[in-house]
Amino acid sequence: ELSLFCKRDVNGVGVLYDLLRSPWLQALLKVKPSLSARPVFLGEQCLQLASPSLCHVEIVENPSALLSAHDTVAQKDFEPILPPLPDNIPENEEAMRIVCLVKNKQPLGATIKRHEITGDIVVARVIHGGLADRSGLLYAGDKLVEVNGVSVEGLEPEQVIHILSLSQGTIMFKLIPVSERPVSNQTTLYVRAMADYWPLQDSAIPCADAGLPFKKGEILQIVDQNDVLWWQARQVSDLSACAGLIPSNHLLKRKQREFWWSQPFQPHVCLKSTICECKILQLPDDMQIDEKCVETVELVITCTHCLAFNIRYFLPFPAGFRRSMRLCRRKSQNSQQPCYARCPSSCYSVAAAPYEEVVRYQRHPTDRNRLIVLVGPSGVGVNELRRRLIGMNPHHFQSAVPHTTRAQKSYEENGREYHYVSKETFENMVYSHRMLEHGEYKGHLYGTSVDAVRTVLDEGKICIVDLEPRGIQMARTHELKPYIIFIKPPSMSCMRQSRKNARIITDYYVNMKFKEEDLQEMEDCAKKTEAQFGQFFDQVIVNDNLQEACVQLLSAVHQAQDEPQWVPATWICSDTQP
Ligand SMILES: Nc1ncnc2c1ncn2[C@@H]1O[C@H](COP(=O)(O)OP(=O)(O)OP(=O)(O)O)[C@@H](O)[C@H]1O
Repeated sequence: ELSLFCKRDVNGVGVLYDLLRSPWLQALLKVKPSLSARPVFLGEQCLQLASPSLCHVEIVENPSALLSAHDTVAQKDFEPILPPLPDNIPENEEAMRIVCLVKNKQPLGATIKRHEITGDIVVARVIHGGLADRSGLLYAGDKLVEVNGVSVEGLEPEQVIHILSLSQGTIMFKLIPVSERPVSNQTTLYVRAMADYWPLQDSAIPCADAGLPFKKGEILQIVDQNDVLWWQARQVSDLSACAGLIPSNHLLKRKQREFWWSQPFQPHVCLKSTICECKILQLPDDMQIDEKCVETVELVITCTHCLAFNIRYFLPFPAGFRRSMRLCRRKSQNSQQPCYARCPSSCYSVAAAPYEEVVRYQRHPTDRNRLIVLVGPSGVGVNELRRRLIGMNPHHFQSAVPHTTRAQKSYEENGREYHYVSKETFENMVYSHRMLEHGEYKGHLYGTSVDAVRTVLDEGKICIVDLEPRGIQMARTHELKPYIIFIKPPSMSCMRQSRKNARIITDYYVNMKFKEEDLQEMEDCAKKTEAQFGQFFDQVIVNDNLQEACVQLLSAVHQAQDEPQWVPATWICSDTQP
């Protein structure tokens, strides 16, 4: 594990943090006093765990060693009292092993199956960190002969499970050990789940109770990938827990695809997304725009047919106008049902990997600041928060100056309102993936470039941009290492209160109060955005009280720069930079 981190040049603090929290270190620290106080016999023939709670096992191979060990141990009183070994063990049962496990509230942590060829009941897998694993006595491939004195020959796995469920106290297995124990040469891997998973709803999982449910965005520690279909993992937020089964990368991808294709009407709708021509919604003709005396504001139009296209308009409006423009278009938008209303939430992620490998990263003080990306439904207060944050310390926080192909006006300065470039230059920037977002308005192109963000970062400042969720993918690069903050609306009742006096368009144009439908739209949009892009959010801030949200934003921005965070491994491994 450590060598893995070293190779990735991960900051030592993160490694130390993980190391100190690792369950095996905690366990070692716990048993150390007992180990120094009493001898533990560890040998090929006899293995007796002195731990009062677990188990004991004798391999009936060398009776004298067995007796000697037994005598020594028998002088001590251990709790709970384990049952005596059966005395009718035939001499030829050399490879037979008897394992007693003391049942507690925890599950046994092993699964069994019927061998496809021999029909024997065998241990299918031992769950990492579970009772059986900690005992070190059960291995995948061990053949069960008896459970609590009952022969399992001819029984179905379910019947064996039934016997186990009825047993109280200790469970005694008689088994034939697997001839070759699996050698685990796995390194621990950390991944971000890019999809939700509910084992209880998965009929294919070998044992639903052993499954680990997870939600997109959660960080998982993968401890076992021996099985091509079912991996074992733990939530990084609870590393002391025993691992659970999760579908492997390959399997989860297959499941996503199957689910996607099984949705009624959905395949043709989504297939369209790869071929459809974006139908750009036009601004209402009667909108009067005075381009003077206002700062730049982005107007975002997402194609209602295909979410793959995201057109962003940059208009010389005061901040806050973005929303008004959207409201004006609402009629035409509502007439077309958006793609995400008809697609399963996994629609977007169907082509993406279900797990993203991540590592703990902490920015070095001499490194460039991480890009801060704000995402949120229209009207939630993204612009307001950004404006306030920059206003707190304009020397430290800054937006990126957009590019445009429109002509420079007399009162404008190149590089202040916009970078004025030719259409050819702009298009070259788009083709060479140097635009985070771009769009067209009244025949002119507008866009935010990576160069503009880089300029802010190179000055040692923190660059704050707000992007439509579709733009997140473009920004997620090794160079920018964006920290994505989702600005979420509070509940409807809270919004009714907090937005009582808020205006969705500035005084300059229309001063409109939030209507009930505006709030509802905000809530719906937030839900959809979270469902579709939640896996990318590093932080979620609920914007109820503006002041509090602003404080939270400031703290999140500092956390992003100064505290260890999980980031995609490709951002750190220089040889695989995207
Ligand atoms: N927590 C809040 N309490 C009260 N009013 C708020 C709060 N947050 C934002 N507002 C107000 O709501 C209005 C819309 O906010 P803002 O313009 O920042 O939204 P936005 O998310 O940028 O939306 P759009 O993208 O459509 O511009 C503004 O008048 C703003 O002052």
